[in-house]
Amino acid sequence: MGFLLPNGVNFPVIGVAQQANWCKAEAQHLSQHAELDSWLQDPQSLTAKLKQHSSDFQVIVIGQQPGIIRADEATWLGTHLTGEHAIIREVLLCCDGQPWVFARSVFPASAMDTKQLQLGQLGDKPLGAHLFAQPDLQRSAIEVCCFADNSVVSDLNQQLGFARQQLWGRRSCFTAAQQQVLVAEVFIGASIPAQLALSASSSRGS
Ligand SMILES: C=C(O[C@@H]1C=C(C(=O)O)C=C[C@H]1O)C(=O)O
Repeated sequence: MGFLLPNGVNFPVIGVAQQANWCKAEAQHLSQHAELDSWLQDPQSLTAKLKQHSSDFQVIVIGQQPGIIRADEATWLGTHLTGEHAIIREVLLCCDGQPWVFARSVFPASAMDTKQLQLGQLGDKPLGAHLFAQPDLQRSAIEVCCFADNSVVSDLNQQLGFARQQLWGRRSCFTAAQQQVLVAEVFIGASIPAQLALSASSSRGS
């Protein structure tokens, strides 16, 4: 039995207005927790990693359609796209029926027509399976962001039945077949990084 998306989770989860402070994940202490840092900085496919941590991996698509991209996203995909429509895909990645990751991927509409990437046929197949199969795949440096417990991502976490808490995410830009796909992944719910973040913030009393 997989995870069922509760009513009230509307697309897009992240709008153009929400604040998010993404910063480069240099080799520094990010979250003050070594294991959480290693999840944030792991260059392998997150799909592949989650499959290693579960016997039943599932992608639940919250939505994939044209939408207005954020200015901080347009800095990766081209500032001419600021305020313009691009394709937005938001999903939950679930392990053994529990949500582990909220992911928001953004790419220009032109990427939908690129046959090598088949982004229009993704459905509930993981984007990573398509990207990491590309022979010319390149990945940018990873950025990280700590979402406050009053962020829309923490709202989502609570809607999914988990704590209102600080959550950590990572973001990188994939380039393949002359197209760019910006992928942001926030560790939520039952994920090891979310549990580590919860225990760290409760031990700080914050
Ligand atoms: C980029 C990857 O693809 C994963 C799958 C996603 C999807 O299906 O939308 C989104 C984010 C990723 O965690 C990956 O596996 O690393």
